[in-house]
Amino acid sequence: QQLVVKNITSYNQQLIDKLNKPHQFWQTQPMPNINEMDKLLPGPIQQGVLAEVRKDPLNLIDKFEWFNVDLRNEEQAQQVYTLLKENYVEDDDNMFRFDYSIDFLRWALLPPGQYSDWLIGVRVNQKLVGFITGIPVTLYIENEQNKIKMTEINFLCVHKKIRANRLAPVLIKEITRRVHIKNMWQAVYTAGIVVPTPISQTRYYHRSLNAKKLIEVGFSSLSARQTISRQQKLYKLPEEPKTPGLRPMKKKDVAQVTKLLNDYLKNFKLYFKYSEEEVKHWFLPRKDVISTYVVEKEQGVVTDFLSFYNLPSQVIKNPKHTHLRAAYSYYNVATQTPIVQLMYDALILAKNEGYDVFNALDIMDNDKFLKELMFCPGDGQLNYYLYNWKLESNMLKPEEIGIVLV
Ligand SMILES: CNCCCN(C)c1ncc(F)c(N2CC(C(=O)NCc3cnc4ccccn34)C2)n1
Repeated sequence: QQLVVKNITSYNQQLIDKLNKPHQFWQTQPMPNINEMDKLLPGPIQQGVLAEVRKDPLNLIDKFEWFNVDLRNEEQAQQVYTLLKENYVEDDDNMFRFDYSIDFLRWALLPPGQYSDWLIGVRVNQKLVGFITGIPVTLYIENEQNKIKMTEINFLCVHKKIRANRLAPVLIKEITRRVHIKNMWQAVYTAGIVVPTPISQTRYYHRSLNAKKLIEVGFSSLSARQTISRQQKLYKLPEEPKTPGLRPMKKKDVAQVTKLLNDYLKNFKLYFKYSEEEVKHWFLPRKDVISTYVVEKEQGVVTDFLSFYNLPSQVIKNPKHTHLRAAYSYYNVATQTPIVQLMYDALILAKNEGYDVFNALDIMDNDKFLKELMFCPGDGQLNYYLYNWKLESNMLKPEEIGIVLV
């Protein structure tokens, strides 16, 4: 009886704290907040001092221990996969949960130049209960001059059974410390939730590829006048892509794809510059992870390319389906082929690869094809964040964003 009362009291107290001081942790971080927005000068909010960075890991509560995850090790990769599969991001109605595969995680988290202590796990009795990751990136912010080496943060996850232990802020502080030790002072990340303070608020759009399944899993719903067969006709696609010379990317295309990509991305206010090594890693096709197709004209000239990544969602409770197969638009560069035609071919290719839905954010030039190709706006908002950096402009429009985080 006593214990129950104690737990309810502490839980209620946490709710009261949340209401009184929302984002308690984020108010302590170098992020622009609404009222001081105009006082801050563009650039770093806090100047980092390398000599002052704590050399040892932050303290953890009893029985919890830090653990550098080696994703190349099958057993450790399995532990990360299972933690995310069971405890990572869900939609608001808890109908779907991301099911990132091991091959996908190795693609996303083992890029060129990765640091072995930036894949951070927390274990209790050898069981993984917490995770957070960083990868090194060079981000261009608002112009060619602001070329900042920083970290891209992702996969923050705490096991459902040990939430409200304030472990997430400790994971964030620890990876911040390990980034500071490398003399890097900024970070970029995205999240479906709003915490202080987004630099851009983007929206997901969805293009149905398998209307019947989307209705069966509850991703789409039928209004009174709609029927499944009418939906299937509406979203029907040709068997084969239209663009002549469209084919899967190969190693020999790396130099041309690198040029096309870097020239395209400099149009935006937030973008990465890719070496050929990085293009090999991020764009060469990997089965069930990343698909990239190039348009090759005469004499082997590549004029366009499209790419999408595979991120299935577990359908949490459904008698008929265990997974929703979703393709997510990655980077698409159209210099000769009309962007609408290139993306129409992307839909056909994704449908033929077995996807149920094709997702895209309203970033880059995506709004040029979203409506025409019958994408529908989703309920999912994706917020972009920059840690310890004040922009010249308070917010960026989605079409000014040139980076996709998986
Ligand atoms: C760096 N990491 C950010 C990317 C993680 N990504 C892909 C993500 N972050 C927040 C979202 F809001 C979101 N959405 C895709 C849209 C969608 O499909 N919504 C229905 C749905 C199906 N499955 C799931 C699983 C979780 C959440 C919503 N789900 C909304 N995607």
